[in-house]
Amino acid sequence: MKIALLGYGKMGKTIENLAKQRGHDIVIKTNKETGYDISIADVAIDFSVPDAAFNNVVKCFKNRVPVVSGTTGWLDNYNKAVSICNEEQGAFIYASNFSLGVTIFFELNTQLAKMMANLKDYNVSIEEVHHTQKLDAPSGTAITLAQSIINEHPAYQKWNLNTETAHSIPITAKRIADVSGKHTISYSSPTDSISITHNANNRQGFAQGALVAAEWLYGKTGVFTMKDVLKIS
Ligand SMILES: NC(=O)c1ccc[n+]([C@@H]2O[C@H](COP(=O)([O-])OP(=O)(O)OC[C@H]3O[C@@H](n4cnc5c(N)ncnc54)[C@H](O)[C@@H]3O)[C@@H](O)[C@H]2O)c1
Ligand SMILES: O=C(O)C1=N[C@H](C(=O)O)CCC1
Repeated sequence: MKIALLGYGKMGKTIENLAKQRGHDIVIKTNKETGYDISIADVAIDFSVPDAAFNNVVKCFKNRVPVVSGTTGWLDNYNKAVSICNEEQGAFIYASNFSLGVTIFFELNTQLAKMMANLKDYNVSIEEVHHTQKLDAPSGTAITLAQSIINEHPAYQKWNLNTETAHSIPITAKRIADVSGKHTISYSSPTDSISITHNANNRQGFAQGALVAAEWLYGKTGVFTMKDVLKIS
């Protein structure tokens, strides 16, 4: 496939290397909103910055270029992007975390929240740890995890960053040099605790998942998730 990399930072470069190994051509790599013709690409992969992602994906929809976006911190505009994608008959996959392991971890989190829903002695909390260059907090992954718990567990209605309030899931965000991404969900009672953790050893897993998604999306129309790509029901 001819791939456009919208965002050529840490992730763009990791995806470039892996894409070439998988036999793809990189026809655009950019750190800007303008100055290229997106229509020459078969598929676009956006790992840019929160302020740029919406415009980047909309440009792809309007040019009928399927687009995979992993940029976090712009989800206030996600529903608007979905509407434009559907109007323009575009193709779109967004994931706060493209790692195949995290896609499974998201399912474990949902199942665990269901099992804990009636156990009133346990309080849930989320911790995320990332490298010090990360622009957004909490991570997109932590927000996805929190939202799934809120959907399944009647005791929780919202999440809070670094503070504890009633009916809220406390998320702690830590920034430590060179950490690719670590997420832990803990349920603690006065007598014991249960935790599940996903740790990204490097950025390869995010790049692999984004490329698997891009390969799957090519030739399709519509809005999909990684559950569709990996056939998780
Ligand atoms: N979903 C996932 O699996 C996943 C994994 C890793 C990172 N991320 C997210 O992806 C994003 C990028 O991460 P990164 O580590 O590569 O960051 P980075 O800062 O290394 O790279 C982002 C790049 O985007 C460029 N950019 C700025 N404006 C742009 C525009 N208008 N169009 C295109 N590019 C533009 C910047 O110059 C920079 O080079 C972040 O939001 C991060 O949270 C998601
Ligand atoms: O490095 C980052 O930035 C990451 N961002 C995503 C998030 O916010 O959840 C995924 C993990 C890496």
